[in-house]
Amino acid sequence: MKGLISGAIARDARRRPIGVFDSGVGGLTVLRELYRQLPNESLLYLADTARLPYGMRSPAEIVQFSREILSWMERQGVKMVVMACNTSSALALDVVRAEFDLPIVGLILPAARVAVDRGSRVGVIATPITAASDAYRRAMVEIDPTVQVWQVGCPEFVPIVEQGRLHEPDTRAIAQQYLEPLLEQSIDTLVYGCTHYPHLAGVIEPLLPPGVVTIDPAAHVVAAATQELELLNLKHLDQPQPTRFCVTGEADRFASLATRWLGCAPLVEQVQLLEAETLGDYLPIESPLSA
Ligand SMILES: N[C@@H](CCC(=O)O)C(=O)O
Repeated sequence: MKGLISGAIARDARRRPIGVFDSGVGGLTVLRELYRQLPNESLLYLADTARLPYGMRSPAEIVQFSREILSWMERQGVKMVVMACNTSSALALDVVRAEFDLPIVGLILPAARVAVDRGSRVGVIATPITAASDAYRRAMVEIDPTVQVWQVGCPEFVPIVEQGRLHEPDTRAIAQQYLEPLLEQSIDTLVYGCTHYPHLAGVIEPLLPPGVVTIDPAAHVVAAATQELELLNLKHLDQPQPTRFCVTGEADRFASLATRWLGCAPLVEQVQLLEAETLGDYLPIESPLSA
């Protein structure tokens, strides 16, 4: 009898969704890889659009946002959380891992492993706060002390992606300006250190000299998540539920932007991250992009 009950509990645990979060549409680059590598998993995607861009926040705010998101994910019954946001992975992963009883997978280490494997002069483009945290350089040097790493903060890229300005003429000039200090160092590898940036690959890649390899961490974070699911015996093997898309900002705005990358219009719910009783202490922070 006991065996039957624990078998049912394990089946139920495997059926639960994987929570995936980012500040906006950047995490869709990770979602796309989850569909490709883990087609049987049900997914819950949260975009904290009311508070983006994360890259201009303070480290303390990023930690607080991650805590709020993890608590909300826990209440939704997820079995694992994939941080589809480098900024949260760089600033908050260790804190939330210590505070929550959930497997949490971050982007930096899986991407750093691949970067040192592929190159010896590595450029990282990231949000200003991720670049300032030095998380990518520290992770790579720990694996291979001989690797050389240059990190550049690119404050304009997330607003460009979130406002759908990918093909405007100054986008190329802005990209060129961000890449210049890296190209001056003759990098052989470029890491997209923000999940929004692979959406700009069409602008960035033509600016790179031949031979420079680009690394999109999405494939590697999903490989790390797969390993963890297998280790914990949490991999789901039957049909998944449709993906649930949630945002903290305007649902319609996210839906129309996300359609471009998902190939169809998602059904998007607006959610409140905090429970009603804690809302009294909550000061919503306006996104500079919502004006
Ligand atoms: N997707 C982003 C967060 C971007 C932002 O809101 O600044 C990251 O990977 O860091």
